[in-house]
Amino acid sequence: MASSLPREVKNVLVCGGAGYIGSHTVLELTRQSDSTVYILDNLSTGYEKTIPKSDRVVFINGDVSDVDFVDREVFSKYKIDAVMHFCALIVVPESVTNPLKYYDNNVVGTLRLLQVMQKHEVPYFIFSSTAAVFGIPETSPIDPSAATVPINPYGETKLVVERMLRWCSEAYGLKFASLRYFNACGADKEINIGECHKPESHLIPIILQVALGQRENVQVFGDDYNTVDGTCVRDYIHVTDLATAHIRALEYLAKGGKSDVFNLGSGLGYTVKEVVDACRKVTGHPIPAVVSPRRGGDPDSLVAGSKKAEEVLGWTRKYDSIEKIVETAWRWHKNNPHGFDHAH
Ligand SMILES: NC(=O)c1ccc[n+]([C@@H]2O[C@H](COP(=O)([O-])OP(=O)(O)OC[C@H]3O[C@@H](n4cnc5c(N)ncnc54)[C@H](O)[C@@H]3O)[C@@H](O)[C@H]2O)c1
Ligand SMILES: O=c1ccn([C@@H]2O[C@H](COP(=O)(O)OP(=O)(O)O[C@H]3O[C@H](CO)[C@H](O)[C@H](O)[C@H]3O)[C@@H](O)[C@H]2O)c(=O)[nH]1
Repeated sequence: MASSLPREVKNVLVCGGAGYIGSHTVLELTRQSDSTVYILDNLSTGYEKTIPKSDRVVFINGDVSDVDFVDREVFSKYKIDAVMHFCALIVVPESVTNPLKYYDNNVVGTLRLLQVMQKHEVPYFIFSSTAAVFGIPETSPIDPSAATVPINPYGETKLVVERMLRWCSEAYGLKFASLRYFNACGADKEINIGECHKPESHLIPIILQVALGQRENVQVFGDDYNTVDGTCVRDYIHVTDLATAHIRALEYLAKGGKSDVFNLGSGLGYTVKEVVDACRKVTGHPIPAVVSPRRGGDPDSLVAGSKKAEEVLGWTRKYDSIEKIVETAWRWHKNNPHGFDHAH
């Protein structure tokens, strides 16, 4: 298909491109652009099986924080025009018990990557940020300009990078977009890639594991929140729509747009119980749910105000209902009940 990216963006480096959101973005880059895609990933939580077999996709197995390796094997070898950076450790409770591990990978790793990029004068950087930068928000939907007060080290590491990017932009002219995803979910509707975190902590895959007979029930963490049915409200956004937002953001920067932060969500909030119901409908399985104590650090409600991304980036979503999103996730989980372990 004709590229939506300006012609000068020939080579895009996707760091963390073997992970869940990164692999879907690699796929969309092969579909929606003519660029060559370089993937840098240490496979710590990603899977080589996600990487498309294509002349336009090159995989480099390595760590973003290994400056010499990244300089030699990536930026000196290929003329990279833009970087999309998905690498991170993402388990919130682990970040609370081991914050230095998170600062090391998420902050120091990104700093090292930016240093090599600066040396090679790479102009564009798209960063995977998160709704966790907001902590417990005071407004809903959350505007990107809302106060950022993270309540765990994971969110804090992402905010540190967002701030670092602002200063790099002022000092070195780096053009960046920080994309704050809300709850990423779903799977590509055609290709055999999907969500496979180990251990899995995310709601939708856990519910679908019940439908697969791998768990007896889903625990609903708390039903005394200040929401319609007492369970937490989240904004579930399809991973392919997130992937497309990265391409829109790069297009925007390459056409002269100014560095900025954007929220990416659907603008719709669903309670945990509503998500369980949607999964029951899609799978036809009764999916027993057991109310359990609250999980630490869960805000009542997180719903994205994504107008800015729509208006400034021209971002549109293909998936507008939780059922449609769950259908894509269910297709992946049914075909790959053990994730990538036995996937072809
Ligand atoms: N999954 C969500 O709901 C969600 C929500 C908001 C933000 N995010 C952010 O999106 C990004 C991707 O998340 P995901 O769910 O795809 O996670 P993931 O674990 O599937 O992907 C991360 C990828 O980065 C790689 N990686 C990690 N550290 C690395 C390093 N030092 N060097 C090289 N490769 C490294 C991993 O091997 C993996 O392939 C993360 O930055 C995360 O913080 C995710
Ligand atoms: O077994 C479970 C798992 C989750 N939940 C609930 O379901 C909701 C969604 O939980 P997830 O763990 O799927 O997602 P989070 O909202 O906690 O976090 C996700 O979105 C955040 C941004 O909002 C961060 O970026 C984070 O990395 C990403 O995992 C929460 O209310 C959680 O308490 C349950 O009730 N039972």
